Amino acid sequence: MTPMADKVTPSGTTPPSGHLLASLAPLLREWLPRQRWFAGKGRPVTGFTQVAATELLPPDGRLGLYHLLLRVHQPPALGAPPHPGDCYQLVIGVREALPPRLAPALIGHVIEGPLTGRTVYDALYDPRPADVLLEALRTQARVGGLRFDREPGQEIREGLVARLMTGEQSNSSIVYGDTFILKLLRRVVPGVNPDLEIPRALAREGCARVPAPTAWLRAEPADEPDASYVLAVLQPFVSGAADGWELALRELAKGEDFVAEARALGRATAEVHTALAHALPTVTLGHAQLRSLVDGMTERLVAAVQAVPALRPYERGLRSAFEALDGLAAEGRTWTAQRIHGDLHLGQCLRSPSGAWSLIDFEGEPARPLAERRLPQPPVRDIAGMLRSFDYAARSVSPPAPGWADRCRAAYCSGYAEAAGRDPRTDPVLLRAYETDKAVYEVVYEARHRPDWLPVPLAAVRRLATSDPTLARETRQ
Ligand SMILES: Nc1ncnc2c1ncn2[C@@H]1O[C@H](COP(=O)(O)OP(=O)(O)O)[C@@H](O)[C@H]1O
Ligand SMILES: O=P(O)(O)O[C@H]1O[C@H](CO)[C@@H](O[C@H]2O[C@H](CO)[C@@H](O)[C@H](O)[C@H]2O)[C@H](O)[C@H]1O
Repeated sequence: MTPMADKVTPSGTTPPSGHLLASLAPLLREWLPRQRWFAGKGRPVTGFTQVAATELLPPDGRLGLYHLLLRVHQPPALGAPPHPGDCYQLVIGVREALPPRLAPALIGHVIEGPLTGRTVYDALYDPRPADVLLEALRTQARVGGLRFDREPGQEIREGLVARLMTGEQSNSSIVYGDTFILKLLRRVVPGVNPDLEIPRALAREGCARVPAPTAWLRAEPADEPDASYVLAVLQPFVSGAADGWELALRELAKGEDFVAEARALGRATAEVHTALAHALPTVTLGHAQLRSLVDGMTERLVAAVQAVPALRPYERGLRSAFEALDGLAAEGRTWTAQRIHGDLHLGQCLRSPSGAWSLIDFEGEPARPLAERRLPQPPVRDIAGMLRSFDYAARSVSPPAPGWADRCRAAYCSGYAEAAGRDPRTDPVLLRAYETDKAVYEVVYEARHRPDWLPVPLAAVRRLATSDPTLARETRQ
């Protein structure tokens, strides 16, 4: 294995506050907003505060390496309250010059401060720094405020070759030799992160539908004595897997149905929900709790209408979906809530070459506060996410495939009912409210990240704003 490992453990000095920033700030101001994972797009970056900086390799050799947690200051989004700024995780490489293979990783050439004359880059693109991270996890290193931990009894083999995954992601992932995948969270908040908490709980429960975490990285910054940030999770890589989104598009392109896979996905979702209901606490939602969920949906709708004015004509109709749910609760209906996936869609489902489905990415909707993402929720929220995803797939081909989404949605609900013993379509008011909440989220997400996709959730908004809840039964086979 790389000799870098020897260098990781004794290093970890904290550069004086502001030392690195003097060199990096002018470059990061330009570079950060161009990153797919940067959540504050569309608002200028006005400054930075260093939350933690850890030297992994000193910059005096061929390669220097820093781990940074940086709070990025920006004016608040339209209608949002003032905010101290999001905290981002960066792993910064420092070289005299960047070899051509690392050109896509370039952050810039430093012209100020202590690193003047050096080239800085996103080190996750570089296999050598990626080795440093894996070796630190393997050896359970303590580096400054960084804590590299491994699940007891889990081994990490040496000599695995690292490659950064390319593609649309909210975070950044490195694959090691087709054996492990390390997901580095980009926007981080202190507290228990469901992307580690839930897969660990499922592993303890013996649920094989979710890859079990092998190791993870946390930060306990010296300046924030009570704060612990989950920064990265290492888990087994499902080699040769295709995600549900790719598979669905492939079948659509061939003019084929996706009904059998949709049914299998429904079963997989139900198995994960059943295991989670055993592994972590459940609660009963009466009118007061339901009211607070409905209030949350309504507040998100109001904020979404402000952020995306194209929603305004539908606001009244969308609200009616939430009011109908509140009405049922007022009549005395109760629901069981439990921990769920929180952002389930076809891209979060992996099919192994043997045909088995796994669910990944339990972080929840990245834009929601952590405390909210960890609350027990009605499991129908995940189901609504998947139903939306079949609709997305069918609308992403031209011309849209008539009936394709409806057949998948029905098969998914049937598969879920077979494994869970309850059919989500028997509660159409709840399902419509959650589908509406999801479609509103998607409108904001697309407006911020992929404006060309906005018509897809807007089409659902039009349908949901005008549909009678009982029509949700149309998805029944
Ligand atoms: N255990 C795994 N095995 C194989 N591929 C994986 C695994 N976990 C994630 N991936 C791949 O990495 C991609 C991004 O992972 P994900 O957890 O969804 O990150 P993000 O939150 O950044 O979107 C997935 O779409 C999938 O292609
Ligand atoms: O991948 P993430 O977990 O970060 O989720 C975010 O990005 C998703 C898109 O990549 C987004 O999902 C939406 O688009 C999908 C097709 O690309 C579709 O299958 C989903 O149904 C739709 O919600 C997701 O909402 C967002 O949180």
